[in-house]
Amino acid sequence: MTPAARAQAAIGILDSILSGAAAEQALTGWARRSRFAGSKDRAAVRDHVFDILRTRRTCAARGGAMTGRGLMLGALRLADVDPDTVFCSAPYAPAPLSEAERDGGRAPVDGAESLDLPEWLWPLWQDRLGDRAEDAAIALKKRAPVHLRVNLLKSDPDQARESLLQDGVTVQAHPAARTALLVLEGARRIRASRAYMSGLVELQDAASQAVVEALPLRDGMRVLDFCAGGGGKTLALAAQARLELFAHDAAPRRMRDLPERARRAGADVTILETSELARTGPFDLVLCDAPCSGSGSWRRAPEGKWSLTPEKLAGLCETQRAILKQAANLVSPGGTLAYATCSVLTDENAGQIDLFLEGTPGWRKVSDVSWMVSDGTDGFYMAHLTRVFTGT
Ligand SMILES: C[S@@+](CC[C@H](N)C(=O)[O-])C[C@H]1O[C@@H](n2cnc3c(N)ncnc32)[C@H](O)[C@@H]1O
Repeated sequence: MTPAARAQAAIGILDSILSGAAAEQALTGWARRSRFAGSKDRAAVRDHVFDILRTRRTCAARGGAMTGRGLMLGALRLADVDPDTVFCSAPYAPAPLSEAERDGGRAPVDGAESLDLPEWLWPLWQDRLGDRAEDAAIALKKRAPVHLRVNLLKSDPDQARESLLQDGVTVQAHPAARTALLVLEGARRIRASRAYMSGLVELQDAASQAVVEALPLRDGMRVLDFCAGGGGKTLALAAQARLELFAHDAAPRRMRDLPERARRAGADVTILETSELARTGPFDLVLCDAPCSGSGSWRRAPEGKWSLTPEKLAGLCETQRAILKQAANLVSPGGTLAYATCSVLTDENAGQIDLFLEGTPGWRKVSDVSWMVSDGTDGFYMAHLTRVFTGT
């Protein structure tokens, strides 16, 4: 595909997303209908779509319209590419610009628009993040770096780095966690690399790794990953110590790939249904990687930034409160309840912990820590709470 044909494909996909389609589904649907597109074409179209979603308001302002064409036009103007080289009469290219399109477009207004946040969120964002509000919003406009986790059950950082290098993937250690590697070159070769296929490394943001590394884990502990999802943190837990490890999720289908991923990683994990939790507990440590706005990971999933509403945020906070309450009942006396989100909003983080401690006697906070998206990882929060030993 020519660059212009890739742009036209991205315009169609953006139009579907603006009409309500999920980005991944719109991309997959296009790829299925476009057998002629090679892997480089698919990657380039995907990059267009996600780059534009991260900076949607700026692109719309520059391009003069919140449409696929407007967004692409704005993105080209933003990147200092002459739009007439893309919107032209070549086969499969977007149709040439109209006079109105040529004359349209403006600089984004300072504040929510130029920072690419929804208008309603910006005051709340400033209130919660204070002097870090602008840096965090700016960081979310850029592509996320690619991080790998070295699976200590099968490898060590030096061996993993060497193996990746042989397959054209260059990495360097990331300071957030001892297992974390930052990919410098060859990100598109990772999935075909021997290190990835044989389970020496997993794709995982460095802050997610740091969350697990900070847990007070010892050999022999019974540990429950209460919101396991695809199992990213479950597998990281398995590599930290010899644990009796359990995974649970309210939506069990989200864990469907976990048995195969665990096998590849050499990890031993027992999956629990909700009905099995009480009789299998209590656990020495329960990790709640709670569902959240994802505001710390909007670089990877920029759609979330535009679909969040005050009502959805309130609903998420309610779910988080319910999860903390439910998970707390599964922790043994003297044990640890670890609560984490990939959000940078205090409502979902320290605010939840304060509410929990106010309403639940017998618990105290041991520590809490935040990772900021402007510091080179996803934005994350984690608190460790302990159940005060009552002697009963
Ligand atoms: C942030 S994701 C977990 C990501 C996962 N830990 C990982 O590292 O890949 C949150 C998960 O919580 C699950 N969830 C939502 N409500 C829940 C509840 N009440 N109890 C347990 N899990 C819940 C969701 O299905 C979702 O998979």
